[in-house]
Amino acid sequence: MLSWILALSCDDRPGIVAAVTGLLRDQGGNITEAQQFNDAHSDRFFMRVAFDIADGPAFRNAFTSLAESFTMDWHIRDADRPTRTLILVSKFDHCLVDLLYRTRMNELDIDIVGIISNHPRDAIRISNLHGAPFHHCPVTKETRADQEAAIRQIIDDSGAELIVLARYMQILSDGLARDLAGRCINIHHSFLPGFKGARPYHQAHRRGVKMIGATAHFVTPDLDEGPIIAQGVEAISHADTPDRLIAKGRSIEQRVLARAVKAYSEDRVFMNGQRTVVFD
Ligand SMILES: Nc1nc2c(c(=O)[nH]1)N[C@@H](CN(C=O)c1ccc(C(=O)N[C@@H](CCC(=O)O)C(=O)O)cc1)CN2
Repeated sequence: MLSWILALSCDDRPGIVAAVTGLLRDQGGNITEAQQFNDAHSDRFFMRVAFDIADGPAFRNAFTSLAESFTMDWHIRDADRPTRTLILVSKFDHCLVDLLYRTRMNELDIDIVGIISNHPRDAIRISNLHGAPFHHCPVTKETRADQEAAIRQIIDDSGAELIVLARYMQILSDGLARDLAGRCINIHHSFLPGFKGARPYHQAHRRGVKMIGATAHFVTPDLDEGPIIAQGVEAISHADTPDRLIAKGRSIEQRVLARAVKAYSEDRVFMNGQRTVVFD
């Protein structure tokens, strides 16, 4: 028996859970974990089922007609296959090094299929990328379209399923952001919706806040407006300079991004309009 994940969403109505679990039973499946949520606000139903079954592809075929009858958005994935992940980074490499380490320690079930930076390899002061190909994709306002074409080619060639902006400080065009909808996660170094845009720690210092934070969100054409997946905060004091806030912020960004990538790679994250559903 192999382990599989079924993730689905559809307009809510009676009988969805019974239909799904009934088919799993009829197909010889054994549920090992299940979560569901009905959002009364959007009237959308969300469900994640982990199950063991002898023939996953056969179940996928059998599930297709049921999914059509409920007009579901759904997918079934081999639970033991790591999520192919491409990481984009600019000058600050603390989130990249953290993702590499957590992956090496099997905390994250991802396969890092490439690293893209708009800065050259020697600007990334990480000696060991654990075999992940490095791609230098410099960009200026004049070359943004060509640079994004190169990024699209690397996404296609690497078979990346998830794109992570791990402190990548370039704004993706509306077209690229739209084409990566639901599979591109950014770590923003503030507790959104506060302090959007560049230099949020300086904004925080200027405002005199007593907490700072970080936000992992899906990337959309609207800067820092995408559906939020995970957030974290930490108390600060009047004595913290902007540089001290930047230093304190690094560990918050690392843990919040890792939490979002882990949840995504385990099919626990669902887009729900401008919001998300995230199953623990
Ligand atoms: N389409 C989107 N692209 C990106 C998003 C997003 O939400 N939607 N998030 C950013 C990350 N980010 C904050 O988290 C951010 C990055 C860059 C800037 C910015 O003003 N960049 C300037 C250039 C800065 C430089 O060259 O150092 C620019 O691109 O003109 C603001 C916020 C990643 N992309």
